[in-house]
Amino acid sequence: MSAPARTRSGRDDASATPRAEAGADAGGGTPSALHRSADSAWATLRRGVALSPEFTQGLALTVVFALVATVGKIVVPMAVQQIIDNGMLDENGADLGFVARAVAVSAALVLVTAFCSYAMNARLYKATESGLATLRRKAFRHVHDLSVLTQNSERKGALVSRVTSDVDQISTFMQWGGILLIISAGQLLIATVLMTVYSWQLTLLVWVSFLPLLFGVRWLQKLLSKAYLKVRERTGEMLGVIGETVVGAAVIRAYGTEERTAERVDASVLATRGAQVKAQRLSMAVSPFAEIVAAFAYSAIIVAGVWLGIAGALSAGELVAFLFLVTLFISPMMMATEIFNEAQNAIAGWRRVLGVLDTAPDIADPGAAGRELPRGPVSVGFDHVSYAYPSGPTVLDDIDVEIRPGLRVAVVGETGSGKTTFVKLLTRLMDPGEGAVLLDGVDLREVAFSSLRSRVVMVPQEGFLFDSTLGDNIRFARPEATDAEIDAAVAELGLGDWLGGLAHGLDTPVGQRGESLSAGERQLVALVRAYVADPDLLVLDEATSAVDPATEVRIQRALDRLTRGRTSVAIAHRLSTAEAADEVFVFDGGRIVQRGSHADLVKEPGVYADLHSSWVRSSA
Ligand SMILES: Nc1ncnc2c1ncn2[C@@H]1O[C@H](COP(=O)(O)OP(=O)(O)OP(=O)(O)O)[C@@H](O)[C@H]1O
Repeated sequence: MSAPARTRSGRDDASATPRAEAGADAGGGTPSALHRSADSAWATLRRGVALSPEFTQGLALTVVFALVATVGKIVVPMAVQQIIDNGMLDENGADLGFVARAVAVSAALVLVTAFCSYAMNARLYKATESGLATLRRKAFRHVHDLSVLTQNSERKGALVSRVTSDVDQISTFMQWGGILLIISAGQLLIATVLMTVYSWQLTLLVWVSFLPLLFGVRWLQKLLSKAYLKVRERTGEMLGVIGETVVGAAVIRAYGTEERTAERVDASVLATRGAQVKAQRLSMAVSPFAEIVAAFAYSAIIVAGVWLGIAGALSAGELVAFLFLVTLFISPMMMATEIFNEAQNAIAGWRRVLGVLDTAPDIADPGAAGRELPRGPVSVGFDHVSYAYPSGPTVLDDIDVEIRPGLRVAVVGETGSGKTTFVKLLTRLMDPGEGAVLLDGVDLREVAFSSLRSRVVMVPQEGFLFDSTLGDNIRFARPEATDAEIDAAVAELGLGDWLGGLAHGLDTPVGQRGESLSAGERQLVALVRAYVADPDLLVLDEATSAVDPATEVRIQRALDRLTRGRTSVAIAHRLSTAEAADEVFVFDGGRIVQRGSHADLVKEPGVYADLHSSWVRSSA
């Protein structure tokens, strides 16, 4: 029977893992908030398999095919023995009819074996891929359910790798390792039984000769596993360095550090090459080592077999068949250690995927019990709200404010004063440690997500644009919006001249992350998108990037129309936004230290007056 067609070299698992390592190695040092599964290997395997029922669906029939295919392997040695002893060397002379019949029966059995082998592989791949797809979907959805805080605690690459390369690690084992374990055990057993039927003395010799091979290969595998761990680390470092270099290309060019950067990349590439060469060299040693041991064992068996033959204890056919069976005996021996390694890899992969699934989302949708808020102008309340990031100091301290429906509020303050934290709590990206955030008097924690997301829209500083057209990006807020509706929204925001000036209008491709557009244009798209979503509460984190005066005017006009008739809270970085607001909240050290209209605040000495004078200075 042929083993499932999958490469089993160390290179395979080494190339699957660097993506995981790359994510884990690159970037800063925030500790992960994701759960670490501490289950035993067996419990992990059981839970992992149970997560995707497809793995075990129809497994019984697959095992039957596998066993038939395995038993079929003894057809050829037995046929050879029968043909030599009863067809060629029969005491009544050669019996060609017997040979023909034996060949025909063997051919038929080999065909059945081949079919079973094919059926086993096909079923195994289908079951495995279906199981892995389910696992990926479950893990991916769960990643989306996790709070932004949890997601941010894990480097993005590492989080992605939990859904991609960690699942790949499982796939290698599931596609051949698990079933091969059964097949190998069966093959070892069948070969041993049949060999014993032919000659128990030679069978004993086989076991004694090959046991050292088993231990030797195990020892080599341990060395290999260390060598490939190094390869994964080096590759991870290399990907980290290269990734950073590509992302930071503009800064590298600006400071003219191309040479130094190239040296860093070269060093990591060479380190990876060194580790790969070392590991491959070791990997290449396994096979010659096994061949040498096998050659010695074969010689011993042939000498002992001939000796037994002369003594009349073994026929010529039995000796030849025995040698075939020895080949059948060696392959499971060689594979046992590899299967063991793959099982370890799969368990490590499952642990990481289970770690994601075991992490409970700390911002939970109240679901069916959640309250639906009726549409219309909304009031906002912060009822003695305090907040501290995990294992950090208090960053919002007893915030107690009311925002009337339809009011435009500008939030201002020095960097680090708590403005972003305030709006994150307002949009329920996080829940307060103390107190409650209220919408129309209802605690946000009691509002159904569907209602919350339709009533509250947040426009971040850099609204993410997908690599598609302008129209598709605007429609992201409401997929059913027609081109005519989008055109109308653009016109209502006073942006018709801008859209009209684009050669392809709504069909303009925006490029990756919207990089084919200018920073100002990206902001305009984000504003139209928010307008199309038509929220009752608009939360804005004003972009800080400088734009040309014409775009500035457009943004201001669009903002004015977008916020008209809605409650809005904007983190203001521009004087004009603060001036246009009905009320300004001034943050300092996690507290609201001043509030009132721009006209009033600018007159009283304090944080706002200082901020105002610095705005005036910078725009002068
Ligand atoms: N994810 C986080 N984990 C830990 N501490 C955080 C996190 N985000 C913000 N902080 C801390 O909370 C405090 C308030 O940060 P916040 O982002 O709310 O300030 P901000 O006023 O919006 O600043 P900026 O104007 O620079 O955006 C800061 O001291 C900051 O270091």
